[in-house]
Amino acid sequence: MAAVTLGPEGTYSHRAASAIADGDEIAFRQSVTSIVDAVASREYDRGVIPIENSIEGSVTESLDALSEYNVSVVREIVTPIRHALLAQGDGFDTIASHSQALAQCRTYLESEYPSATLEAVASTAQGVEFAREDASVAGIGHPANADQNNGLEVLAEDIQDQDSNATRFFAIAPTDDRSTGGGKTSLVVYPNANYPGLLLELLEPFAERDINLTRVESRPSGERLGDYVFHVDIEAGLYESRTEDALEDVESLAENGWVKRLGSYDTEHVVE
Ligand SMILES: O=C(O)C(=O)C[C@]1(C(=O)O)C=C[C@@H](O)C=C1
Repeated sequence: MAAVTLGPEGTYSHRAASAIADGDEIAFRQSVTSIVDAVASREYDRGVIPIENSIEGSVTESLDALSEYNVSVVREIVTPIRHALLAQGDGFDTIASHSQALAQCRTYLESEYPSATLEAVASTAQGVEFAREDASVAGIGHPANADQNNGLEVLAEDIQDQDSNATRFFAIAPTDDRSTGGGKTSLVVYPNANYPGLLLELLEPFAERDINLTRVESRPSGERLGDYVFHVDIEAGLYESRTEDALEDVESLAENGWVKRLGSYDTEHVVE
């Protein structure tokens, strides 16, 4: 099965993809949106994208791509994120990494390298690649990125602000592969309406059926200021009649907008 994820080789997304790829080949893209696009157009059977981090919160590009494109979510992978600082030596003045990784290490960077220039690049592995090419740059990424005789040293390990740092990834697939089985379901709801109590009304159908919400996130719809798309994760499968009943209620509340059932799945914890 052909899979695509955020590159170059050595990103955390690549590690999460390898954990579920069964040895299949993994291709790389430079942005989450292009991964979702490639899966929506069936160029690849599977994609792996970061969704949410325990320190920094949502990967907003991923949420927006899930509401814009038609794909399904078939697996959820949660993995610990332990960042290292990698460079050719200590003669660097710039630290390059993914914006999420820079933010996850904010306290360490402010205390150890207050005058370094922080440069947000497409991925952690991209920052490490820049460090390999240029002694004035250090990268933040997984320590294994220094393991390939590539002239990089691990200058510090475990530099994330919290030891419990973890990121949740989704494995996405074309819509035909959407599953109704699994303990969790992800939904995207665009009510295209705005009145007092709207969000309360949208969530009540779940509460009434004893369905636990594990996450609600609002993102701007892009249509007009103050207009939102809601990303809702529930602890129930689409195969359950209580989920079907709740979604019928939500769909009638969102009759001027739309409801996307991204799919049901189980959570896998990849410990490394
Ligand atoms: O840059 C990478 O290595 C990624 O896979 C992206 C990403 C993210 O977007 O959150 C994944 C895990 C970490 O939280 C840091 C960066």
